[in-house]
Amino acid sequence: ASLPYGAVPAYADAQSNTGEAIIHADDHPENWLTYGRTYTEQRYSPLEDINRSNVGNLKLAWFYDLDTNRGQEGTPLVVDGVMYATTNWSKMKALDAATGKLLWAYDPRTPGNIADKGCCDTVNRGAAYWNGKVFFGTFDGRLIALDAKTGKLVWSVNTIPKDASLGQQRSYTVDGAVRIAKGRVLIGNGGSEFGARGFVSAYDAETGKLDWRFYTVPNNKNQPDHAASDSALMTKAYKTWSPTGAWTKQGGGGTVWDSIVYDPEADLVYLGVGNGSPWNYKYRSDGIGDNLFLGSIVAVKPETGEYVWHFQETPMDQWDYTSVQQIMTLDLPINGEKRHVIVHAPKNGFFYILDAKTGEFLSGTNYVYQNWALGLDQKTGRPIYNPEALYTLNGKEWYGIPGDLGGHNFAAMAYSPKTGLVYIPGQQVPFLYKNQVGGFKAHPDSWNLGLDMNKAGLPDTPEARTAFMKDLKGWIIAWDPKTQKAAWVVDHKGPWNGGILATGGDLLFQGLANGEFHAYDATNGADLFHFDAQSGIIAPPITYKAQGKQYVAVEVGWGGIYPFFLGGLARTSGWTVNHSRVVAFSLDGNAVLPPQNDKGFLPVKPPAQYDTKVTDNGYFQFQTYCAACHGDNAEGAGVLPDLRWSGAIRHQDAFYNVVGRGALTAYGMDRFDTSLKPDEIEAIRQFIIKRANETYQREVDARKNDKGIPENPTLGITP
Ligand SMILES: O=C(O)c1cc(C(=O)O)c2c(n1)C(=O)C(=O)c1cc(C(=O)O)[nH]c1-2
Ligand SMILES: [Ca+2]
Repeated sequence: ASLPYGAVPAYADAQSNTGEAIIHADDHPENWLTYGRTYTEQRYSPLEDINRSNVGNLKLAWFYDLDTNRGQEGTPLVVDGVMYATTNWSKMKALDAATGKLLWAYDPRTPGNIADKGCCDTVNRGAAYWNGKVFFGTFDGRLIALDAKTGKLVWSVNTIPKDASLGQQRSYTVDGAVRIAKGRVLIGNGGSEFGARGFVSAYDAETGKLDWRFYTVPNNKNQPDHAASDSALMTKAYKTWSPTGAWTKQGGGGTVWDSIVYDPEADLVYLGVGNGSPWNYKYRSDGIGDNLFLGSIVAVKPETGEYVWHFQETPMDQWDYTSVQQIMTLDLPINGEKRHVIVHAPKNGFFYILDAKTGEFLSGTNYVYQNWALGLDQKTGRPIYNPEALYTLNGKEWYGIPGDLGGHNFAAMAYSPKTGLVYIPGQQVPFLYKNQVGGFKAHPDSWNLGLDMNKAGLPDTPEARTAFMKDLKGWIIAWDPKTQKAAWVVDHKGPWNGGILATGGDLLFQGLANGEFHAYDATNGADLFHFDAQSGIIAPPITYKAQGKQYVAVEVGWGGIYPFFLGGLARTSGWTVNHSRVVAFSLDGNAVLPPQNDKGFLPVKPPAQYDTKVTDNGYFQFQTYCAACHGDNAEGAGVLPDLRWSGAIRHQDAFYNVVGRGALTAYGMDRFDTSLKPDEIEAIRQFIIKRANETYQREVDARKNDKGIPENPTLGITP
């Protein structure tokens, strides 16, 4: 809009003064300028044209089919009518937010053979916008700046220094949303399941020059890295690690793969720090020390990366209990006084309230059932361990709840200032933890947890599977931070549902693992609207206005670690195919999805013979190298090919071409001849044929419902 000469705009222009515009986001409710909409990461939009009284009439306004049928976890941004959505394989699409028409696309050509360098699908959670440029990370570790109008490359840097990888010992991938504060692009990475030493880097948004870097775990020789973290690591962190132990090679972990939050009120950047590498605390650190800053929130200064405070939620991590989950700030009355606090629901199952400026622990209560701690010390917030849960120290198996996927994972929670409730996409997915037999041994190109990967899988018996399935749960937990109690919950069919959006229309929006997109009443959870999106949804919705009209949009696309690793059991959530798209809703939409014609991976009768002498070794190799993507015990969940029905298992040469020689690297299947011998690859093939025979009839039977979805994967298992 044109202003009379000399007039001052009522709000900062989003395209030329993005920092101020984000701080005053409520002056721009039509936009969604940063990952959590505002720097508070509350994912609350004041827009209310769509509200409880009319949401029942919500209609599909447009859809845009994506060119990657894998997990979609992105939060699109909307800046003055343009939507910037990142997708799987680190691609960027700029769409007209009113029509879904593609304005431009950018493909950074991430190489396919790196999919197995990250734990959890080649996802991307989103971009950042700053003064006319959009920024995002790529799975192979680049940070890319594009001109937001044209999609032309402005600059690109490799955020992973060569020496961080220590030869091939460690692995780094980037899938988290980048953030921007005070002209600096902040980016982390993942890799702790393989071997990694976590760090966050800050780049100048204009030039791409590195401003500072903060490592989250010590240098293995306690030497300076010439990084912002040097003093905190050398004076505080190093002494909480054993000077020997596998961390000195594997890196110790602590990857910041999701949450990096700037808080303008405290003028601090909060880093959510991940799990230990390897997971096994005994092998990692000789069973000694708290291992700072694993499982912590660390606060640093935005200009320099200088350490300010930390709070460790999970000392002695051995459960993959990352603290990377979304860090939200809000103002809360505590003992009659208004406090600016961080509220946090990390994987470990406790809901923490911390003073944002100092990190002081104010309170903490479990938001889901958990069995690893007897509670928190109410003064310090330190967990009081259940000795049975310390499996690396006591040498026993541990059936942990939460398991490695946490009571809450990357799916974003939301807060409504109108209800005062935090809405957590909570879940329960147990995990069986047991030490790796014979001490720690690292395998290149595979997860290196220091755990028994055979035990991490489930036996194929009806008892084991039925019991485990009973423990799979998912909810919206409407959490009252004032009382530290759930006000109410919405029960879902299973875990791994999408993030949540709260709006001024007293609504919550959430996509579910079963492929439905829902609107709920934010005051009581009543289900007010649902739409069949034809694929599981794991991403969080956003809302915005374009040409004066309110839209709600979400990326659709089943994937991420839950279906990858749990395989067949993840199908109990109700969907088995991935059809990835962006969908947008409005009150007067009239778009219609084409009828669904894909039924997922249908069983094909396998070869009848296999060599039982090698199938046990094949199981071990499969669980070590293949299961994390193709599913526990060789049962797929509908995203990547289900190997039991693959043509490639029918011939030794064909299988070797794919697994050994990399015939499908362009599609994300790396070659494994550097880590597996030909007879090991053949053992894997024999094992898959065995599993195909064992499960063929049951899969045929399981598809006899109208959607062709195996609702009960135990159907037909004979004890
Ligand atoms: O330790 C790590 O470095 C790391 C990285 C990532 C990632 O980069 O996505 C995940 C995890 N851990 C993790 O523990 C986890 O549960 C997880 C789920 C997902 C996902 O996108 O589905 N990523 C990750
Ligand atoms: Ca992890």
